[in-house]
Amino acid sequence: MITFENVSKTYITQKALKDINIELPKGKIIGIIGENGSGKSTMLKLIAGLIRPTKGFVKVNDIQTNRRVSEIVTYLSELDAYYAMYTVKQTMDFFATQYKDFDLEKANQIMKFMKLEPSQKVKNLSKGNRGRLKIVLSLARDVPYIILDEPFSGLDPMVRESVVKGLLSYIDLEKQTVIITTHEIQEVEALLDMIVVIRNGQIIDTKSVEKLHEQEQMSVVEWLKNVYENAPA
Ligand SMILES: Nc1ncnc2c1ncn2[C@@H]1O[C@H](COP(=O)(O)OP(=O)(O)OP(=O)(O)O)[C@@H](O)[C@H]1O
Repeated sequence: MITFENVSKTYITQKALKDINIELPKGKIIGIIGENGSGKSTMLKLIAGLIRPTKGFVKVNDIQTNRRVSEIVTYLSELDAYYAMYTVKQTMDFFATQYKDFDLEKANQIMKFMKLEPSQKVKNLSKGNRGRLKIVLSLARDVPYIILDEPFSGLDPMVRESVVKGLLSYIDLEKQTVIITTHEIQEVEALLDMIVVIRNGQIIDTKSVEKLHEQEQMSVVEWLKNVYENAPA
């Protein structure tokens, strides 16, 4: 379980998160949804231990997030941070040397599913294919927490839905929990168990997607419209 206890984060003068309290359960795929600048990436970076809260605590499996969580958390960043001169295969091999939980066989499977060419150099990959490589590298780690910041943003809308569905087969929800931010809500709706809505650094609502579909017979997009209409700006 991931816990935010009275968490605030201020970057110099910019308040990104304001007194957040939430528990994110294990074994679920949880979407953090919100407008640009609402604080989504900040939440993910705090979980991954890349930044520290200004106030409060973030805990992953009761471990306060700091460097140690890199062993149990994989983080797909919005940014590309790979060696341009490496090929796809060399990049995967390099990751295998950096993380003892990196499953090279699984990486190869996902790489094939993503239709990536192992001999292609990273610098020659299209933006979409760099996005695919990031997904390969994140999902190939055998860790309990997978944190994905905008993983589908560079993907062609035509393939996005099939990629999203295919990815499910590489996630083991018996052992893994996925936290994802995305603006492509419709495409990931089938994937999500729970939604957390964030606005201006505060959580304004949470919802079980199953309950939403079964009890309220509403899509996530319809529900979000209601949430935004009724929330203070
Ligand atoms: N390193 C930083 N230094 C200063 N301000 C920052 C920094 N990172 C984020 N911010 C600010 O904190 C706020 C929240 O940013 P964050 O990146 O968490 O939002 P987001 O919801 O992920 O946005 P987007 O959907 O555009 O990626 C924004 O106002 C942003 O400008």
